[in-house]
Amino acid sequence: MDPVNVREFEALARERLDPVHYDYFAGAAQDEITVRANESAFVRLALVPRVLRGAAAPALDVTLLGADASMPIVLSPTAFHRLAHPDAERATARAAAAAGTIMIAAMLSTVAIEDIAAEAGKVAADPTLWFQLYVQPDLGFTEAIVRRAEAAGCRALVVTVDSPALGRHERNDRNAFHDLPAGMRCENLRELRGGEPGSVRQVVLSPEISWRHLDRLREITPLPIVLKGALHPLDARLAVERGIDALLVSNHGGRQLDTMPATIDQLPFVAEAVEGRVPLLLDGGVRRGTDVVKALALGARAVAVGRPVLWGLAADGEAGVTRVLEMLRAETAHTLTLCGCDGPSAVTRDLVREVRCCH
Ligand SMILES: Cc1cc2nc3c(=O)[nH]c(=O)nc-3n(C[C@H](O)[C@H](O)[C@H](O)COP(=O)(O)O)c2cc1C
Ligand SMILES: CC(C)CC(=O)C(=O)O
Repeated sequence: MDPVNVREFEALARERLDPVHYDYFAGAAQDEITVRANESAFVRLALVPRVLRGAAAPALDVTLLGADASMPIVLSPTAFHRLAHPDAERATARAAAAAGTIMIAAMLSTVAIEDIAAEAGKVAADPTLWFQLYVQPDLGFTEAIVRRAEAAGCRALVVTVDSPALGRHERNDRNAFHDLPAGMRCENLRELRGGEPGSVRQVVLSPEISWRHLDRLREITPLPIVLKGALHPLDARLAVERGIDALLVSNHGGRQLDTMPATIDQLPFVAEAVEGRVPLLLDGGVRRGTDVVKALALGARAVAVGRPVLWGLAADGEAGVTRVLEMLRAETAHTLTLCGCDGPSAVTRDLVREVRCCH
């Protein structure tokens, strides 16, 4: 049966995936409270539409850090796409570029960033790729990978800052899944010193990474910097003061510190702290066009999706990712129409209200 929504894509992906790899993609930290909260928090928010506005059919395009995206939905960085499909990040890149939206390529991809960029370039004249970075204490490597991302044409660095240690995933412990299968590599890590080239075990998630490293990145690259995973309003404010260009409000899909708040619940606090000085993106639990519109109402310029892309990829490679992105696009346009909005910028705070119990 053909999936008609993102959740049905997950069910199909689950049938197709090795159960150990399904657990890696679906799983989250410890009791998995945050990953569930990300989705259920959207349910607690109701949309209160405006009527009789005579709005035009919605145009979905947005500008993010100078790049045009055809919709306010971009691709969160996720590692190891080859576990989902042999075409791996090549398929994801083609689907994102064809959809006219931004792919945030993960540093821990199983296809090298140069090859991801080349693939995107085959289907769109001017595709936008951003590069996600885990700052490594090996500063020589960190600088070298930034140069590779620049040379490949990436237009922003997305620096993940919610990972001073690896989240504890009990599903992976139970399945003894701690490394990529033979024959799969993190293709961006071949130059990282200190272990088998390309092995994910070489990555250091270090509590010693600090604002000083961000200042250093700012010195070595002209690329805009997006901070991914700062949820505390004081950190959001510090980020703006340090010249960060945008924030991706994220709890890593519940995979790092369990019991962090749902991102949609935290978004208003971050928005209040930054006072519109930098654009905000949000990821975590976005599964419907209604979720997209709620995030826009609460202060996001755009959302990003992680697992939905992996479900599409696992279900049907490039075509699956395309279907997932087009479903979310169509649902978002439909929701905007039903709310009386002619585009993302027409969505206002008053369209969302918290309800006491679930619908
Ligand atoms: C399988 C998987 C791998 C991920 N890998 C990365 C990564 O390498 N770097 C990163 O910053 N975030 C990573 N994330 C987090 C995503 O970027 C994103 O924050 C999260 O998936 C959003 O939630 P959603 O899956 O509910 O859409 C990963 C998430 C998943 C599910
Ligand atoms: C290997 C991990 C560090 C990749 C990641 O960020 C994740 O699985 O959430």
